[in-house]
Amino acid sequence: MKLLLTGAEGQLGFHLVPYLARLGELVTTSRRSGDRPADLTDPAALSRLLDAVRPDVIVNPAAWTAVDAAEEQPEAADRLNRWLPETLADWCRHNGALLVHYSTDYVFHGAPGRPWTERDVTDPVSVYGYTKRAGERAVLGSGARAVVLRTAWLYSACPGNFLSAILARAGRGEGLRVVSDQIGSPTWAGSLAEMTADLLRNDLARPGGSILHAADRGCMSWHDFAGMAVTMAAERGLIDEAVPVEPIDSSQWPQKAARPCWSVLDVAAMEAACGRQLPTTKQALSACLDQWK
Ligand SMILES: NC(=O)C1=CN([C@@H]2O[C@H](COP(=O)(O)OP(=O)(O)OC[C@H]3O[C@@H](n4cnc5c(N)ncnc54)[C@H](OP(=O)(O)O)[C@@H]3O)[C@@H](O)[C@H]2O)C=CC1
Ligand SMILES: Cc1cn([C@H]2C[C@H](O)[C@@H](COP(=O)(O)OP(=O)(O)O[C@H]3O[C@@H](C)C(=O)[C@@H](O)[C@H]3O)O2)c(=O)[nH]c1=O
Repeated sequence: MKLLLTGAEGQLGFHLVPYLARLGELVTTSRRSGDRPADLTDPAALSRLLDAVRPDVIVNPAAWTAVDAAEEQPEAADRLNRWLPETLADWCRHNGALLVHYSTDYVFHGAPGRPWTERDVTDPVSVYGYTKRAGERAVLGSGARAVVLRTAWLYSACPGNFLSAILARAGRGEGLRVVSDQIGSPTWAGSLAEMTADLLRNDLARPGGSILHAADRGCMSWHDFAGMAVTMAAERGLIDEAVPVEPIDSSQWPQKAARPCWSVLDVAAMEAACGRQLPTTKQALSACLDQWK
């Protein structure tokens, strides 16, 4: 089996590499690195890449993930988050290949009083959320053999995510102020990579496409998550001491894009598909911190 991994230098891509390499012949691509560097928003470059590699499986974590910047560059976000998966799905349909694509909890908003299931109606409140929903719809409507994994609040030991940002500040001894009115499902990129490999091993992608919520088992605010991370990092000696973490409202942390107030994902279908219980936030965070340098 030949697998093509996009976004191989991103936080999820980085964690996917060892899992996918065990499943077959892996070809990686990123903008400026990987086995075959390419700008995936360039139709000619994308077409050359696909025709040269001719993968059996495309795993596509490449995306526009800058939530605030998407408000000012909606066309660029749309190109990566809608046009790219639409084009990959089209290629997969014509060539009998399988597409694994990733989406986000930011397609939801509101508070239904329970975790969101795959059947719930989406209602994004940001350009990023709209473009990711458009990508989901394009993949699921393409007729390709495809699976969309909706994940949430990804973190890892790679730089550039919420966890790395708050631990860097805590490491300098700075107290933290973190929003407590947005509730979601923090997910370690390593957990999601393992779920992806489980699905591929079990050959679970159906013709016509399916969607699964793929997150660690958790339901907490960014403030709760920051508190847990600071405590566990201090216990391991990764930072000198557990700095105070002050809860604040979203209005006290102004940002260009709105964030959902409740985006907890129900992972029962994913647990059934993987045939195992998924890790809790605490277990996954512990595994992530074990890899912290
Ligand atoms: N981060 C999060 O909290 C969450 C992410 N998701 C989804 O999960 C998936 C993976 O996210 P994550 O790993 O965090 O994302 P990252 O931002 O870490 O990685 C995105 C990747 O996309 C690549 N990329 C961006 N533009 C281009 C381009 N023009 N051509 C080629 N490659 C490009 C980047 O390559 P380069 O390194 O070369 O710039 C990078 O490797 C995405 O679909 C995201 O929407 C869902 C929920 C939460
Ligand atoms: C770093 C930091 C953030 N915050 C707030 C800002 C925001 O409302 C919330 C989350 O922080 P960020 O803006 O860093 O995270 P954000 O970019 O909103 O993260 C999102 O990224 C995209 C790609 C997704 O798909 C989502 O699932 C989600 O993970 O926490 C604080 O209150 N204090 C802090 O010190």
